Amino acid sequence: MSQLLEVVNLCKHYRKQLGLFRQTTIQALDQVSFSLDAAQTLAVVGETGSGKSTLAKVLVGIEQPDEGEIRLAGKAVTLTHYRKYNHVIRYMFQDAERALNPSQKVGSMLDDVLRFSTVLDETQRQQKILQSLQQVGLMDEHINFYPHMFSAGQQQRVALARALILDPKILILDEALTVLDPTLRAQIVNLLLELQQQKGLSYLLISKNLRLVRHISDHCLVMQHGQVVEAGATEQLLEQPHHPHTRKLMGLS
Ligand SMILES: Nc1ncnc2c1ncn2[C@@H]1O[C@H](COP(=O)(O)OP(=O)(O)OP(=O)(O)O)[C@@H](O)[C@H]1O
Repeated sequence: MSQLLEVVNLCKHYRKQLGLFRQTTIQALDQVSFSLDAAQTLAVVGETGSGKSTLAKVLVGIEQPDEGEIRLAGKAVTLTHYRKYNHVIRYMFQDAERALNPSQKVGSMLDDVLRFSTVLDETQRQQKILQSLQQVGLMDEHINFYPHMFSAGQQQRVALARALILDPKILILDEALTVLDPTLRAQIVNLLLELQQQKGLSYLLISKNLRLVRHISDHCLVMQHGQVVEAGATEQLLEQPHHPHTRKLMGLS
């Protein structure tokens, strides 16, 4: 049986201007391969600039890869059917406060997602919006709130509702929990784990917080200079790190 997500030899480079006439090439992703099963969490760790966010952007279609293949349930995906595939993989951004439009009420924000990506009528969309708010522990009346009326933890819940409203199979959490204090982070982590159990969601967790990685991920990829330098079951990888870069991230060298 095929895995939910398979990534094969993904490559992505950027050109960076050096002064007026010189350019350099940055290989942000270099032959990256991995797979992710349903209801599993894969952590991606690595120092700044190792390619983690580029990987996330390529997976959700914000950036296009130079080479390689992304397969969902065995089928190769291309950006030409992005609308169809943006239901399956959703991205939760680093900073919920900045990711939410300050001048738009939550209900209208969620409605935009549904209007862009589904054929639901107004009543169905309204129902779906209320359902999404409830599933992240928010109330019906929050539909009329602006982002600044929420606490940091509630803003994270709104961002989560927006990410989940299309019933994705995979959610990418790109340092999404970093800005929260430990108590709020624990609440959101518990909510994510509950949702994973209830809905069989898979997470791709991009994080520098190795305690969090150990707590919630099943498998782990370690990236350096766009390459996967070590991969394996999280517990084992963090117990017995082999690659010098993994050891450095763990503060062991
Ligand atoms: N739009 C871009 N144009 C040029 N270079 C880019 C662009 N986006 C990323 N890069 C470069 O690609 C490399 C990988 O960046 P990326 O943001 O994926 O790393 P990261 O591991 O997510 O870092 P961080 O932990 O700081 O978020 C870096 O060298 C970065 O400078």
